[in-house]
Amino acid sequence: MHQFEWQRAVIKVGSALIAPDGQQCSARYLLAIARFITASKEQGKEVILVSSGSVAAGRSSVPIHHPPSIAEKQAMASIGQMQMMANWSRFFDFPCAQLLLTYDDLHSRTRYVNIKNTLRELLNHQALPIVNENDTVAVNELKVGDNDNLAAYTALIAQADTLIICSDVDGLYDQDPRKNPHANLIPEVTCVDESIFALAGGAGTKLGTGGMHTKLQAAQKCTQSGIQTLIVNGQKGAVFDHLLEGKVLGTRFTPVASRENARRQWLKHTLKSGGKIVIDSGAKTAILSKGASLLPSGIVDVIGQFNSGDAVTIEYQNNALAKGLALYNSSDLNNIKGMRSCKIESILGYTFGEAVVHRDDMVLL
Ligand SMILES: Nc1ncnc2c1ncn2[C@@H]1O[C@H](COP(=O)(O)OP(=O)(O)O)[C@@H](O)[C@H]1O
Ligand SMILES: N[C@@H](CCC(=O)OP(=O)(O)O)C(=O)O
Repeated sequence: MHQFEWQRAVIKVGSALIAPDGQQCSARYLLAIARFITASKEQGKEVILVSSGSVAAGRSSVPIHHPPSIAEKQAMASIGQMQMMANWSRFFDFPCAQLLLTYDDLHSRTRYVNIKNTLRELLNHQALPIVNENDTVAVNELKVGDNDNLAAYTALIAQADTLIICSDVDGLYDQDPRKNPHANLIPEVTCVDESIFALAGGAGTKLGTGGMHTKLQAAQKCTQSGIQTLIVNGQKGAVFDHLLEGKVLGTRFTPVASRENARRQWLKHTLKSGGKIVIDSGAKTAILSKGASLLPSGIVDVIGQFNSGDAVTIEYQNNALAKGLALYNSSDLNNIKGMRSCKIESILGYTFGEAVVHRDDMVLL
């Protein structure tokens, strides 16, 4: 069996674990997951939770005898979200932070940058970010629609190395195990292709959304970006004891590219540069020799018009040295170029911290 190693994980917990039988929130399955999160954090690892269950948890507070309308589901979600957060919070001594996201938020550059910065800051402060879809504002085409894909997007934004999907089934089987009791568990998948998608059926219960299909979509997105993905049974405490010992009881999807390489390729080749930042020799040394972020004090000139979150080329004397994601738009950068970082807030009225291009978002050319 492969030794399971990780440093920053997104853990996705499905509705059937939060509110088993659709009956309010329960600690039944969450205790083992919470213990795993606490033990992992004590080992210096970083965890982001993506928790479903707001609709399932709020269901009993909106009693109806017909299939719920969208508005009724949204009412359930807004009641259940509070209960779900309170349910998680009581397991931890560190703060829990709520992030409610929609598809729009993930695809708007400025919001994407804000989500990323917030996650980074929460992890720096030892808090546990708990993400869910903002069900009350998003319908149909505005939604990610399922938390498996939302968890994959979160893993990409957070630059996690691992996605752990906790469901009510032991992993990926060669057929839906609810329909065929002779189905076999697949312990390892090296490529999520059509033949793997062909094995997936829909949700197992009326609480779940997407079933195995959306879990495979999540695994495909992540493994292509170098993020290993696990599907495990969150109803079995032993799964988490084994994970702490580096053993996976479930299905492991191995990355098809190294994380570094996938990100480098994406930054270097996929993202079009929106402009240029010209730097001085001090900044050049800091970036090339010290692995530093780019600070405003090292900027001599800003060329072109770009938004916060756009890719930019970092140049020294007409040589492109690096490419990275700008935290500030070009007009704000023009106002803070050459300044010390402590001046950013007083000049712009806001700050994302001392860097203008963070080292994590930079690739040397
Ligand atoms: N090939 C398969 N292997 C495992 N489970 C499958 C497969 N096809 C469909 N499923 C179903 O997917 C369900 C898990 O998805 P879902 O109900 O959406 O749960 P969750 O709330 O954890 O997201 C399982 O209970 C199982 O019935
Ligand atoms: N955002 C929804 C969850 C949607 C969803 O994907 O649920 P699940 O398949 O149980 O992970 C909720 O909180 O009820």
